[in-house]
Amino acid sequence: MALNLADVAAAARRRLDPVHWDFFAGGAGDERTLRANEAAFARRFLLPRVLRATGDRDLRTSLLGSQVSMPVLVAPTAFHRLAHPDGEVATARAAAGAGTVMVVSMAATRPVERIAAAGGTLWFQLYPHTDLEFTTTVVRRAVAAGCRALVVTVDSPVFGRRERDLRHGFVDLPPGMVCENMRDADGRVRDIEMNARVGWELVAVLRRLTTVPILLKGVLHPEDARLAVEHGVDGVVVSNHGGRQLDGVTATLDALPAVVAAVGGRLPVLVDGGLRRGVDVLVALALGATAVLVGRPVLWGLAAGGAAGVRHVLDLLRADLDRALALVGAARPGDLSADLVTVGAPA
Ligand SMILES: Cc1cc2nc3c(=O)[nH]c(=O)nc-3n(C[C@H](O)[C@H](O)[C@H](O)COP(=O)(O)O)c2cc1C
Ligand SMILES: O=C(O)C(=O)c1ccccc1
Repeated sequence: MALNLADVAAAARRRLDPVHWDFFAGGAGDERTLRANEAAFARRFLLPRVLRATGDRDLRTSLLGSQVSMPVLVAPTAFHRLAHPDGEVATARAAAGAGTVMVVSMAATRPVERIAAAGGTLWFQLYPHTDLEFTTTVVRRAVAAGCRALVVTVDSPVFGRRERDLRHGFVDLPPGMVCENMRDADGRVRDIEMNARVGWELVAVLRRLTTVPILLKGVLHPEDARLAVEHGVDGVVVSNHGGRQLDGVTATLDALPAVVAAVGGRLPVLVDGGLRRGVDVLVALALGATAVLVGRPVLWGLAAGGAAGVRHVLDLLRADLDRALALVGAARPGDLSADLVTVGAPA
């Protein structure tokens, strides 16, 4: 049995086609940012409080109208059928069982209606396409299927350069797999488009399309966090796309405090990138995140054991976070504060 997420990753690696392992595991350029995300957590140490009589911990969190059993969500990741034949349906079943939100990628390989049939709370991730009519079709479909928020990825005006994929010549899904939610009004499957022409007017455009909460994913600069508040978005996700877009971008944990300060409590601030332990979740929450998302660990669980594998990953993180909370003297995520975190040399 896998004792931690590194064990799950090792099991996934044994099962996956090396080309697909590299697609999931890899990052842009020299992968400095990919490594920096995890390294940033390794530099943080804790200064626990004692005799806090926490009793049983309560990990429940409310996020933009969605209730979660813990502040750990499933990040949107492409192509789950490369990891397991059930694809996103298995991931959704696990997220539902664990009582958390799955953010369905626009590049999902199962139809959002079938993913929704798994029963849990879904949010939908959107790459803002230049074709507004197409964007409208996709958003309406996702919301009709039951998705409760829109997570708009804003760190991808162009595709990052992923050299592992270039070396393998991995460019497209195998025959029989498509991005099922990329169908236009005529039923044709469109390609995912990266849009370098879109600006802040996007927020108002999306607001007119839907009433569900809108989050911007990929905010790192505090000035953009301020602009996000000004434009009336409902939440931001501090993310560098798991180091897959611009190599050399700061670790997300290092960007988090300034974004939290800029937002000043006006919106929930989520963060993803490099979280592999409950303590990592605790550190992110202590530095001001409302919740975190995990990307690759979910894919490793899916490859290693389908829905049960993903569930195991989420359960490991929950147990680990619960224990860490008790050991720093916090009864609930809201009791955490930045004074519990110090910076030191990585162990
Ligand atoms: C294989 C893979 C595919 C991804 N696909 C998407 C995507 O379709 N849309 C998106 O907004 N982010 C995508 N991401 C980024 C994740 O949402 C998330 O930001 C990142 O994986 C978090 O870092 P972690 O993997 O270290 O947890 C992808 C990441 C990976 C690893
Ligand atoms: O966003 C990604 O990281 C990603 O890998 C991807 C791949 C194909 C389509 C959309 C996203």
